[in-house]
Amino acid sequence: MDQNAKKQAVGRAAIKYVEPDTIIGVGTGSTVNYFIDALADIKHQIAGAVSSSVASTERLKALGIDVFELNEVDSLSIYVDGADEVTEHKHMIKGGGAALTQEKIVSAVAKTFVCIVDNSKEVGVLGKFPLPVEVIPMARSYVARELVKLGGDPVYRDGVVTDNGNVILDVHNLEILNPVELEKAINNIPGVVTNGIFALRGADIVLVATDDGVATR
Ligand SMILES: O=C(CO)[C@H](O)[C@H](O)COP(=O)(O)O
Repeated sequence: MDQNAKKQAVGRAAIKYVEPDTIIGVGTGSTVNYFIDALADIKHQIAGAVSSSVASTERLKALGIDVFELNEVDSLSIYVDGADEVTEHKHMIKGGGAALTQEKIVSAVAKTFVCIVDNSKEVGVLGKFPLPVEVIPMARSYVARELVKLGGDPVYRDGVVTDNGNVILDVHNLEILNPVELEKAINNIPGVVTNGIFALRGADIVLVATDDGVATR
């Protein structure tokens, strides 16, 4: 099975976690796009969605699904999103699509985080995928120097402006042995908006598409 077929399979598999008559959180990326497409088939059974990006909002609306602002809702039953890397502890690196800040906020509100990936994303230790860090533009050079002190090699993602008007530094060559501590340490650098380690609040359920079908971790 090729990677796109796996993404489609796992996107569809997440539908069974959607609770009727609730508002659900929706992430960003090519895997989630398959989830959104499958969601369209049951759109009359849900109360609507909160999205983590302009791109997902547009896709949801185009399929006739109501999209709410996060400030309009008190709770989300689930949050469904992809990841760039995920470990057996359900810690993740996210933000390949530059939507990490909204993803962290929307997932924090949800009762259950369902992570959907193909098996190429499963790793023993996080860090091979460059860690995205969203930074206030004026703090870019300072934050980069601080990230070097933490052992990484930050690279400015040229030409990318996040939905919040900020920039992204992708931190290479990190071996993230303690994701919770590194997530906190990077978030403590003035000028950092969010970093792409999702360990303080990891996933609750990880669905992994393999050649043999979709496994639940
Ligand atoms: O964190 C993300 C976007 O910010 C995505 O979930 C992550 O990059 C995975 O994307 P894809 O499903 O396209 O492989």
